[in-house]
Amino acid sequence: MDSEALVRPGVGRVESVQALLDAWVGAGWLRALDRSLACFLLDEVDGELPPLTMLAVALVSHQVGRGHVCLDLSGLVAGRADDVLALPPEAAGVSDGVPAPSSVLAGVSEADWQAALTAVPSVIGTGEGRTPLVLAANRLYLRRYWQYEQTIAAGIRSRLTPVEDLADPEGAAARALAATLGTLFHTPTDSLDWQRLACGLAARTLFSIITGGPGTGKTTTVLRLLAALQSVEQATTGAPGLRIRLAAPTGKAAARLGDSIVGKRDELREVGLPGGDALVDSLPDRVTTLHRLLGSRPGTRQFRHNRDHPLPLDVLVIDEASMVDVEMMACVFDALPPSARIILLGDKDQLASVDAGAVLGDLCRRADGAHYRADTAHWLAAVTGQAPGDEWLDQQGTELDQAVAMLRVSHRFGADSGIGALSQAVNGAGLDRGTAAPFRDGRWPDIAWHPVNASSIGATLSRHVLDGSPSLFGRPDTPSDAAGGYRSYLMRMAERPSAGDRETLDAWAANVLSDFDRFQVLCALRGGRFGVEGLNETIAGALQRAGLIERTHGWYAGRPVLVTRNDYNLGLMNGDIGVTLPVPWGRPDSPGDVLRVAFPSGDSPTGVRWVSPSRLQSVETVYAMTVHKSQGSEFHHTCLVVPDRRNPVLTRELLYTGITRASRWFSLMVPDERVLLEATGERVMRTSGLPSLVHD
Ligand SMILES: Nc1ncnc2c1ncn2[C@@H]1O[C@H](COP(=O)(O)OP(=O)(O)OP(=O)(O)O)[C@@H](O)[C@H]1O
Repeated sequence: MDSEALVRPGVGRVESVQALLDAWVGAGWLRALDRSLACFLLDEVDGELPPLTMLAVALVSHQVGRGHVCLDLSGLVAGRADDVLALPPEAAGVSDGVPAPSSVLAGVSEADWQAALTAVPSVIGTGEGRTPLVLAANRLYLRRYWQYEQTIAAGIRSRLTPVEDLADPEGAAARALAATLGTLFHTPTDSLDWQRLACGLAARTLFSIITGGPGTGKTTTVLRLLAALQSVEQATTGAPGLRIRLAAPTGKAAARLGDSIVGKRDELREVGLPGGDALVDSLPDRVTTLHRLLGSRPGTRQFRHNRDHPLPLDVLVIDEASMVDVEMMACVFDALPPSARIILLGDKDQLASVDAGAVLGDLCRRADGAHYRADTAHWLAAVTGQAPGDEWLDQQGTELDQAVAMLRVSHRFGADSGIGALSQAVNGAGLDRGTAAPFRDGRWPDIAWHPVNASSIGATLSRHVLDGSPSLFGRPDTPSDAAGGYRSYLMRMAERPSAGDRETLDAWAANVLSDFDRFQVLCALRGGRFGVEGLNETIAGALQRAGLIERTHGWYAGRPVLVTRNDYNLGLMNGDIGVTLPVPWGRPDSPGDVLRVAFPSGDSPTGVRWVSPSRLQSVETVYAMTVHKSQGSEFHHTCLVVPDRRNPVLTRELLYTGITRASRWFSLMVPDERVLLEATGERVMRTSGLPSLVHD
């Protein structure tokens, strides 16, 4: 089929599109779902759909399946269609006789698209209404996704006007804010403290974002911000009575924030805040998942909390916001009371959410340059004592720019940190052979670079996963087993205490879980030798040969598992990790050990909960996990296995996210250095209308 058949009237045109979609689905280029949607809409209008419109329906569905929120029509002209649609997909490759989109669409102009997409107003509308699709400028949406963006944009825009009580720097509320920030921060007047500035910015409007790389102090800052907000509340109402909730997209991320918050709350007690212990006590010490916060209802996309039944809170903080997809973010805004404040925390440079959208990235596109206006800068100087320099000022700055703070100093990775240097290099200009050399040649004490090939990866990884190859790291001050590996949690498992009471076993399991958390192999892909499946097999084999586990398949003592789907009955969330352990809880008729999976649990006083393997429906072995799944987690030692050939998922964001999961040691298995270097130049671009909706 050619473009003539798409845009010129003629017999059999729609049938040609159907044949084309059949061919694309048959070749594995599109999902059957994409074709079905187009055919369904064709039936709905009794076949009266222009062929180009029918094709567009299948393509927008395809794009949503790839994480885009909409189809950008301007990308389909000028021969760019193959790149924009990623067709043929690298995994499927070119198929004989299956035409590429660029050849099919060669003669189709933007005007042709516009004409076709406005021809059937019952199918494609331009805004509110009931049409299944929406055309906004040159973006085509499935209505659901258009609505998500509208809900988010409206929720943000309605919260960007500075809070009235704080507008006058001399007012009681602003003075209380200034006094608390003065107690919390002791910044020398000649240096700019981005954390202090972030507290001021985020207090000023009901919507704000605090973004920054690993260890830049996002959690530290938000806790201080919450203390400052409570002190303002106290100054205006007489009590620190704000109802504050902390949430994160996964159980793992929620648990991590929870651990961090508890220590930081105690630090605040030492500071001598104006409101004393009562003010610290008013800050939350528990973190929930977004699903639990909103009240998920099994079997439906709807939550218990929505605009008709809003969340009972005044302030909501969402950590790891880069993982939140456009649908979940829309549900959050839908359930937020109009007067409630929302603060997003996250690293804008990390991988976007698994499902469609890149909400945090979209909202932070201008964060590097700050773009604060003079009125913002004056207010900040008066209330926080921090005046952003001229390089951060821009009179054209948008309302949203005034609500975004970026923390720019890492307190975790100092100048001597290879992990910090590597993540910055990958995230900045990318790597070439020259700039990669210091990391490859062992000049950084916390980085080990293993050149491997298809035949040596098995042996190298098998050695590495036992103890983490401490001799390859050049840190003089670390004990020899510090780099860690999977041996340590399995040895701990083998040392089960003889006392069989529940408390002792829980404490033992908690130690096994925390040892398991120290080391993690990450990879980019699922299938193949360099993907989760192949690596899990290699690693399990190595552990079995070392006598650390008895079997490599089925359920066995020591098997670590990752939950891959939320299970509300069991209270387990996608991303939760447990370890299978032998416990002496056999029934009277068959005494002895049975296997139970121990999961970390914030709800249990011992921090552990046990689940029978037979109840776990959606789990997989997790010696290796994808970088996507590792978001929101952090490990002492992370080992990233790079695939041996290029793949669209291998991007700068993926590498950056993988590297920054490591807090002390990072090792890299590199089968082909060119693949790694090229990946640092590949960016994830997700099409969405959110930036223009919130910045205009
Ligand atoms: N201004 C500061 N001065 C010194 N140390 C700091 C400062 N801010 C934060 N830290 C320390 O840096 C470490 C990281 O801080 P924090 O956990 O707040 O960062 P984060 O950005 O939330 O980290 P993550 O990447 O884990 O999300 C902590 O040990 C914290 O105590």
